[in-house]
Amino acid sequence: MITLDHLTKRYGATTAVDDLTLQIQPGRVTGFLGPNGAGKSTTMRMILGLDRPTSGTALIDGRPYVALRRPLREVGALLDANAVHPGRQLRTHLVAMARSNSIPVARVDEVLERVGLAGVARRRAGNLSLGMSQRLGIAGVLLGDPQVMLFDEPVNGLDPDGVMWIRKLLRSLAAEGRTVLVSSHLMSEMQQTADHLIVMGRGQLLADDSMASFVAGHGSLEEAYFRLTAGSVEYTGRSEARGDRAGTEVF
Ligand SMILES: Nc1ncnc2c1ncn2[C@@H]1O[C@H](COP(=O)(O)OP(=O)(O)OP(=O)(O)O)[C@@H](O)[C@H]1O
Repeated sequence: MITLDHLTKRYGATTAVDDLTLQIQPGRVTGFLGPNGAGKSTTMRMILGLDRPTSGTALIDGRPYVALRRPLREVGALLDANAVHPGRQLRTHLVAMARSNSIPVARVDEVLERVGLAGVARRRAGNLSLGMSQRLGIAGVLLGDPQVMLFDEPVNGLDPDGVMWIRKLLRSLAAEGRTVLVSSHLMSEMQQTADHLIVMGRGQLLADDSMASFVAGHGSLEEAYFRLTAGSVEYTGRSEARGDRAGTEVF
């Protein structure tokens, strides 16, 4: 379980995450939604100890990330699929990750198989398609067999087969009792994947609700989402849109 308690992050005058208090429960896929700049990535980065909260706490099964001795065994994360040295072979990259967390090297071949990259294990990371890079990132998430998993836009660049594959993977990981948090801007995909939703807008919590309850009374998740976030969109292509917050950019 992930527990956020009054979690806040400010960058100068920008409040990226504003007093977020919630729990992300195991055993279900929790979709993490919000317009560009809503604070989703910043929240994930604080959960993973990559950003320090201005105030409040983010705990993984009761402990901050920095207190985890072998973090890959407790929490896996896919934040940026391209954050791998381009000259490294896939297998070498995963072996280094495994060694750093006392994970048996045999596990590397298991996860390469599971994500469909066993046949290209010796290829260099710089020579991968975006979809293959996403799969490599997912292999890294699975490597330590953690109970908590975070995925930031995992379907980016995946073809339709890949999209369906990740939908099934996320659902099976949740069915195994894991905590699965996944951000995406693809509403129809999210509607088919997530059981529960957390929606942010301008750093604040807008909704923490089951998919069924969130969508009830609307035609679709997309419709319910647009209705909720209409006042929270920071970046828009419509010239008549107006920002009502200092520092808001409109173009
Ligand atoms: N390192 C930083 N320095 C200054 N401002 C930042 C930094 N990181 C994020 N921000 C600001 O914090 C706010 C939240 O950004 P964040 O990337 O968390 O949003 P997001 O919901 O993940 O957006 P997206 O959907 O576009 O990925 C934005 O206004 C962003 O410009």
